[in-house]
Amino acid sequence: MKPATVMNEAVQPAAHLRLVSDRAGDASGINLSGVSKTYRTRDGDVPSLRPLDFHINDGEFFVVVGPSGCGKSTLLKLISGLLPPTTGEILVEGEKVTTPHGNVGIVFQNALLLPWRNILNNVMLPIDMKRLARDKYLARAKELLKLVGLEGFEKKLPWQLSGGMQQRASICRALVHDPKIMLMDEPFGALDALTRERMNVELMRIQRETKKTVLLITHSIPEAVFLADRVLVMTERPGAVAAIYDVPLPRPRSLDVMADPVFTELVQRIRKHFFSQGALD
Ligand SMILES: Nc1ncnc2c1ncn2[C@@H]1O[C@H](COP(=O)(O)OP(=O)(O)OP(=O)(O)O)[C@@H](O)[C@H]1O
Repeated sequence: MKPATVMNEAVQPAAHLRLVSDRAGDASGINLSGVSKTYRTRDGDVPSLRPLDFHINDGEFFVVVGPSGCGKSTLLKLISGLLPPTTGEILVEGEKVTTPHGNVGIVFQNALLLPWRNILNNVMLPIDMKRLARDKYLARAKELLKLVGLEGFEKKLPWQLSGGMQQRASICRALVHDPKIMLMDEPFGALDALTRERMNVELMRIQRETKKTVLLITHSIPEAVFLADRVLVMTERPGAVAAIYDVPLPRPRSLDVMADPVFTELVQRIRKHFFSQGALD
């Protein structure tokens, strides 16, 4: 087992905020080896990610934080197969990612629900697009809506729901085809602070109940520490792994955990990575 990369010696974590090792070679979860990305544009090359090597365990809640433009969304697009890497290899559940695949569900910052489809039919969208048997998935869609507290809203149109409710529906849409992995790009960035906290608690519950592997991107360090089993801190563009922190806080977690000294110390520790790069959240 090799230690995670630490780019910045000045921010070595304290002993109990240990860097945890990768589990490269494990066929379950997500494995990246030597994965980099350079966008080729008419104005020249834009190196966005330096070679990345890390492993996300099956069932893990893995959160990525990093400065704006460091390549976080690019990383997510590579893992989902929407973009090819320039170098390296990504394995999802032991399978090399070469094209968009059914192993992931994606949640974006905005719910992106289709305004003319009711909530149930928005959740069913991936099933319709993949031309899967509707009747096989309808019960699951309703079950998911119940899980996120949207029972009774199936026939409503998106505009009849609050932003937080719409985002919950988009989480159901990402889960309806039962992917092993949920990729979330700033999923609550557009919500007010109180709703965002509630959604974080809710998301942890959903992850516990569905046992999904989650890779979530956020600009908020407290949100990252609150949610994660491990937090990956990225450097400025082209993004590299600055450090990976274990979050040794027991689960289930409530918002009270934010007053725990382990929580505050870890937030401070991670924030130090960004002191020289400007504010992050
Ligand atoms: N299609 C593209 N063509 C050229 N450059 C791109 C393209 N997409 C992204 N980039 C560049 O790659 C870098 C990383 O972009 P990316 O969106 O992955 O960063 P990010 O960390 O998600 O940013 P933010 O936190 O602001 O959302 C940026 O400099 C961006 O301008």
